[in-house]
Amino acid sequence: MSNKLKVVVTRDLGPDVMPLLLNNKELDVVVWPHNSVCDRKWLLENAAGASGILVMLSEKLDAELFDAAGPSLRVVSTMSVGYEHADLKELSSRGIRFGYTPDVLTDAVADLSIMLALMAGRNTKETLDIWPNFVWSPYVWCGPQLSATPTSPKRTAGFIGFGRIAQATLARLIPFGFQHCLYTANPATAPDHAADAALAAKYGVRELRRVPLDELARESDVVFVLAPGGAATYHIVDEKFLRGMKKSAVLVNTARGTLVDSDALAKALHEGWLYGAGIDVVEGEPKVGADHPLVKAPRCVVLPHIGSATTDTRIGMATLAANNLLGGLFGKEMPAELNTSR
Ligand SMILES: O=CC(=O)O
Repeated sequence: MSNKLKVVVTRDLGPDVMPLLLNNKELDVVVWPHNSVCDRKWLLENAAGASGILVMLSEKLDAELFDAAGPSLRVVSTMSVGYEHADLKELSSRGIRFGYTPDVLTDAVADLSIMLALMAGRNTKETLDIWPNFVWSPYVWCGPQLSATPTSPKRTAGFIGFGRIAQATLARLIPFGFQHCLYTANPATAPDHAADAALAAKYGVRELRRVPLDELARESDVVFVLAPGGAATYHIVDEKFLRGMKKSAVLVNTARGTLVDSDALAKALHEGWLYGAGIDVVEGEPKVGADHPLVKAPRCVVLPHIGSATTDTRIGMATLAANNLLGGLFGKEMPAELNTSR
């Protein structure tokens, strides 16, 4: 029997990253051989006897998988910053270390959040396909302007969740004239006014405040959904929230589809409760067909979860995921280990 440590990887991580694993003589690396979501049955069969598993967001990390791997399993590494697909209690109780990929994707997702805010307000969905049958007229396809204007100088950004990506998005909004920032945070944590004042000074905005959800809906010109998924945030953007938004506002979701009630948002866009939406994540993805209510909704730009999809960022995420796996396998520091016992 081989002394090598078996690791299972659910996607080929490409020529920049796979050598980190494949060239390691102490490892026996098994890779899902297709460019598609890893088949669950294949994963359960191949996990048997594995010391490490490297997965994507699409793989459920639960007791069934850990049982299939058996007591050899030391580390699970996900190539994602989100970890809703992982049962943290199971990982913790079994002493399995867990790595994820924060920070490396912050800028890419913040960039895309701004892109979607612009696209949603500027009728991109409707105008992209219209050429050459386009008849210009002074007020056709006019939407709200993201940047401040002489008639609308006060721009307020609302953030549902105010972590790394939200703050990087705020930094990008400052040159657009945003001087007011409202955010909501996990109700289990107490407001920290001193921290808010420090952040307001850091970003150079006049106002930065934690507010209740209804105030955020009412006051924001653009709302960015950037909180983690899971039960606590499920459909946090619901009919009530959407009815409370400004008619000229846009909603951007680059976090998780489960935070937004898709049917309510489609209804809101059809009935004009808000102006537009830019959506990178949809509940139920990747099974989102052309008939999905948001794909059919007016002024709704829907992207297939490409927030972190720049070459540099994806290589950064894959490298971090591979290094997390190696750290956990050999009992060393993992560059980004999540404390699963919190
Ligand atoms: O959604 C992307 C991620 O969690 O990395």
